[in-house]
Parts: sequence; structure tokens; C-alpha cells
Amino acid sequence: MDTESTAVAQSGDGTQPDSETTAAVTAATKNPGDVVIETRNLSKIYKDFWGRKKVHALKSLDIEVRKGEIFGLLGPNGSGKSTTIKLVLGLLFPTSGRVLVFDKDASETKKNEHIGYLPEESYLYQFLNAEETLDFYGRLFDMSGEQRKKRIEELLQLVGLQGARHRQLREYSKGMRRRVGLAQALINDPDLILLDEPTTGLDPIGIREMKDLILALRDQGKTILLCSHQLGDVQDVCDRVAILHQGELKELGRVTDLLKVQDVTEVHASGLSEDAKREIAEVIQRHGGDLKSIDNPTTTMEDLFLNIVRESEARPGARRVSASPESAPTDEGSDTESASS
Ligand SMILES: Nc1ncnc2c1ncn2[C@@H]1O[C@H](COP(=O)(O)OP(=O)(O)OP(=O)(O)O)[C@@H](O)[C@H]1O
Repeated sequence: MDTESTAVAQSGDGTQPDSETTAAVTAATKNPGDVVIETRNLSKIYKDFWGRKKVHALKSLDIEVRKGEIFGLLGPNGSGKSTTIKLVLGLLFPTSGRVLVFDKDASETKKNEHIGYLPEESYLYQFLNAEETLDFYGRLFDMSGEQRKKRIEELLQLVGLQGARHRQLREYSKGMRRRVGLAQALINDPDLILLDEPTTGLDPIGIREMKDLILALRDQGKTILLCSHQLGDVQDVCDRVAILHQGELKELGRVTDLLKVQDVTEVHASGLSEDAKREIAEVIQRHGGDLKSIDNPTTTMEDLFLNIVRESEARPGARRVSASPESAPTDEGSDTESASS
């Protein structure tokens, strides 16, 4: 980051920007056919071998996933996320309530032709290479040889595995396996994509690439339902989220709305002199505001890490010149001496 940027946070009027409100209203206005997944009063009770109630995994869940959005399903372990996905795929039947996918009951398995599913762990044949794996799944969808060839080319490029296409999957890193799993989930060019923990086991570069891929899929008009424990990832990519706990829906809404801190105003400006900053602080006080901070904003650890790796790739061997006094290279003793004297 080469430009100075100053963030001002101030409590007082709590005014919301108009554009955000407009966006929220627009997103809330839906047309028929806009809803891709709808659960109505959906409940699932797992029973034991004797038919006795064992676990109430989902309790009266009502959610809608709209066309072209990335919808996050969040919740701690055992909150019912995978159960919801299995109900959407028609792999489980509800105990009560309904799941509609593309306006059809989820038990109609034909609708799965338009769904791509990346499970938490992909069980792929380790002795096939990426090309053979995708070709195998293309055959399951009755794609012609020509269609498969074209689609495999597109997908290998999309997930960045062209260079490793002839290597057996057993030689792949976790990140590469996740990417071939995603390519497999996309072989049928699905309209709806279900992603269960898509960033599990990936390093920060792999996570960034996976998030960019998910955003690119949304830009192509796909609808995405994403389950994750990685709250930062969900915040980065999801348009709306549902938070489950012990099978119950606890929160549902647009990420920007849910995370907005009310009654605090944030202003970002660059190139301000110290005098200008002092003047701004005075204006805030004059208007009865409570100045919380006027400082340089921090970047994220993810951005810092990715910048360091990119710089290192561009200039191998060179140590990064850091803005942080902790890690700034010292001039053989002279600075140290004057600092301690
Ligand atoms: N086949 C099953 N038989 C009995 N109970 C089950 C079965 N599958 C899931 N459960 C229970 O249902 C509840 C919800 O499980 P589910 O797998 O849907 O949660 P989850 O949110 O996906 O969890 P995780 O984040 O750990 O994957 C849990 O209490 C779980 O133990």
C-alpha cells in the first residue's frame, strides 16, 4: 500500500449511506423464479434402528436462496448444515416441512443434473489424473466426447490445473485436490453449486484463489450455497448468511447489514496533513461527536501475507522493506546505538 489512508471513526448521528439502503431494498425485492432453494418449516429428526427419536438435527428451518447470490450457511459443529445440504440434494427426506429446489420438490433427483456439489471431502480415484477424472464424471452426465474435451479444457483453466493435468491425483497437494474436486463439481455446468467447507486444508494463497473462484462463479450467474466454519471467508464472499445453532435458525440477513456497526461514522481519506486531521477532530467535537480514533487503517493479515509471497516470487532472495519499526533492517549498529543512548 503506497498511499496514506486515514480512517476516522466517530459516534454520533448514526446516519446510513443511501446507496447501501438502496442496495438492500433492491436485493429484498424478488421476482418469481428468483428463488432457487426454499425450505419451508423444514425439520429433520434422525431416528435410531428401533425408530426412536435420536437427534433433532433441524427445527422448522425457513430460508430462501436467491438466484445469483452466494448464500452462507454458518453454524458450529452439529448445527445442521450438512443435513440441510443432504435434504437439498434429496439424499435425505424431511421429517416434516419441505425443500423446493428450482420450484420442484428436492426428492425429484432429476433436478440434481443442474446442481454441482463439492463435499467436505472429495473421494476421487487416486490413480487417475485430473483429465481422466473429469472425463469420467463427464461420461456420467452423458456428455459427448467433444463436449467433454471442451469442458475439461475450460475447467482445468478455471481451477489452474492445466500444468498438472497428467499427474495422478495421489501426487496432488491438498489445495490441488480441492481444486480438482471443484472442477468435478462443475463438470455439468450447474446453475446451483453447493460447497461444503470449500477452503478446508488450503493455505492462505489457496484460500484466496478459492474465494476468487467462488466470486467468479457468481459473476457468471451461478447460485452458490456455501457451508463454512471459516467466518472470515464467509464475510469475504457471501451476500447473505443464515446462522444455525442446534438445528435452529438464529440469524438471517445480508452480510453488510449484519456487520454494520450502528451509530458510528467511518470516513476514509488519503493525503491529509496533520493540521487537516486536527481540524477534522475539532469539527467532530464542535458537532457533539465523540472522536473514537483518527489513525491509519490496518490491512488484513491475509493481504499482508499474500503481498509478501507475491513480492518474494517477483524478487527471490530479497528481504522485504517493512513499514514496521520491529522488522525494519538496521544499519549495522549506528541506529541501535543512538536509540539506546
Ligand atoms: N446419520 C445420522 N444419524 C444420527 N444423527 C445424525 C446423523 N447425521 C447427523 N446427525 C446428527 O445431527 C446433528 C446435525 O448434524 P450435521 O452433520 O447436519 O451438522 P453440521 O452443522 O454439518 O456439523 P459439522 O460442522 O460438524 O459438519 C448432529 O447432532 C449430528 O450428530
